[in-house]
Amino acid sequence: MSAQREMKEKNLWHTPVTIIITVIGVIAIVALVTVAVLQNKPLHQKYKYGIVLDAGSSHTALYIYEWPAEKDNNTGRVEQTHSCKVKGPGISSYASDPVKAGESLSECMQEAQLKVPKDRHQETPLYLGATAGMRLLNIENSSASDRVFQAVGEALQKSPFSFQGARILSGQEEGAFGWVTVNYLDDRLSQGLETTGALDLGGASTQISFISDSFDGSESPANSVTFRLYGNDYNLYTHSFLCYGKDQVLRLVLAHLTQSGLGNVADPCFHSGYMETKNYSVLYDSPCVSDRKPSGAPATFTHSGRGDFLQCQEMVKKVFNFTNCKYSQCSFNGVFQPLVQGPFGAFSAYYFVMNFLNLTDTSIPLEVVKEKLTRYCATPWNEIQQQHPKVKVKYLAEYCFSGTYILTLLTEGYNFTSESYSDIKFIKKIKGSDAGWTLGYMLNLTNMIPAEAPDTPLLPHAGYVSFVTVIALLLFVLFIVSLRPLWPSCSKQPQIV
Ligand SMILES: Nc1ccn([C@@H]2O[C@H](COP(=O)(O)OP(=O)(O)OP(=O)(O)O)[C@@H](O)[C@H]2O)c(=O)n1
Ligand SMILES: [Ca+2]
Repeated sequence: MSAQREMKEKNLWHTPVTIIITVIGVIAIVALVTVAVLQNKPLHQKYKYGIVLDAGSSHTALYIYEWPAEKDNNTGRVEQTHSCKVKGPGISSYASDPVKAGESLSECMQEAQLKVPKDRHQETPLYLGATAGMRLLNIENSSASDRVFQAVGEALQKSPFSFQGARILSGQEEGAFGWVTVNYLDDRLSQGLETTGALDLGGASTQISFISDSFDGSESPANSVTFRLYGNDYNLYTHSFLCYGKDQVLRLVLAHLTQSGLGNVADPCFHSGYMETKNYSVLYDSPCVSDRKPSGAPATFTHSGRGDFLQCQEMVKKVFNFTNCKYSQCSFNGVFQPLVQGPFGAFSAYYFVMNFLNLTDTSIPLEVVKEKLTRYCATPWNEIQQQHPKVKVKYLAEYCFSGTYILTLLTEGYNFTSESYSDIKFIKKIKGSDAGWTLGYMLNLTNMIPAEAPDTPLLPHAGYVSFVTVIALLLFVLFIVSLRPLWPSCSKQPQIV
């Protein structure tokens, strides 16, 4: 009898209905988890590209940016994947032969064609932005600057990329986009963190941009740029000083020096033993200094070095005008500037120069930095050349001047103190992308930074899959438990002996 019952119980557990329900249950759970995994898996990554040409006063550089295709207009990272330095000078130097300006870009454009996958060429936007060199040419000779743009535009139109135009950036744009780049690369914008100020030193202009608690734009609207990025409002202070890039300031200093000693210039910003014959007309061939050309000057002058940091600093100070500030506070030349605030990233020539001089460590007290520079400037020119046989002589000759200018600009010009100097970081790249205005410019033109914070999924993909799996397993266990009445041990009747 009991054997018969056991048989029946076993049969109950093994009834076709129970087996079918169990199998369907298992299949359903496996299907649910599989769909959860596959449906929400990030799609196979496809990339989009953007190209920006930075037509600076001293040279042109091409940058290629890349970002995951399904993440544009999102917080998806845009990264620089390639850069190419155009051989030769900046496009403004081709004023007398504009076609050459276009031709000079061809090598880097060829390189870009190899770096961007062919099937993406047509949809890849290509921008050219020109800065202070073209601003100066435009002031000096606007039709010559138009001809340069015409030639450059024609050359770029021939590329397989989607050419979006070549134009001069305003100083305000140059400053603001440099700030956007630095803060975007540091994830400060998407996370609403405290921002970093941006210091950019070029050959012909220099920019300073930062957020100040005491600046709302009302005192000097011309220095104010407002943004709404990822749901946060920013009121940025920015200023670009045309003619205060390091090449133009060198002209300004030399112009001062040549006022007194015609024919012979003993320059404290160059090493002793340095001696070059230079052309007056070349020195004064810039709107930054052209009004200062001494009358009756000979064709050439001898530029010789004296290697004296303190005297060099005295000369450099002369290029700043500290009188006539009509605001509550100014940097120089009557330009409003609130007190510098927060961390700063200093890039372009700030980095080239301070890196060469081994002075990028801003935890070194400012006084010690000045002592080191004093010793460097006092080193004779032949020793400097022996120590750096591979460095371009033009760059090498100017590092004493450039270092002195940088320290003077920061402390006397922008009012960085011995304490706030350590808030500056001399940087070239952030996470593999060059610091500069180009990335910010492209992000803006491609609407890649949303004004509002994008909706983010409640759970990341891995969290979502784990959640579905756990719930599915729980349901499965519940289902098995619900079949308990059919379990052999539970369905056993009490034995009547
Ligand atoms: N290894 C290097 C490379 C460049 N430079 C100097 O750095 C300056 C150029 O800086 P850059 O930021 O490239 O200027 P541009 O963009 O060309 O100029 P601007 O922004 O004013 O248009 C030039 O004076 C150049 O001599 C340097 O001292 N050492
Ligand atoms: Ca520049």
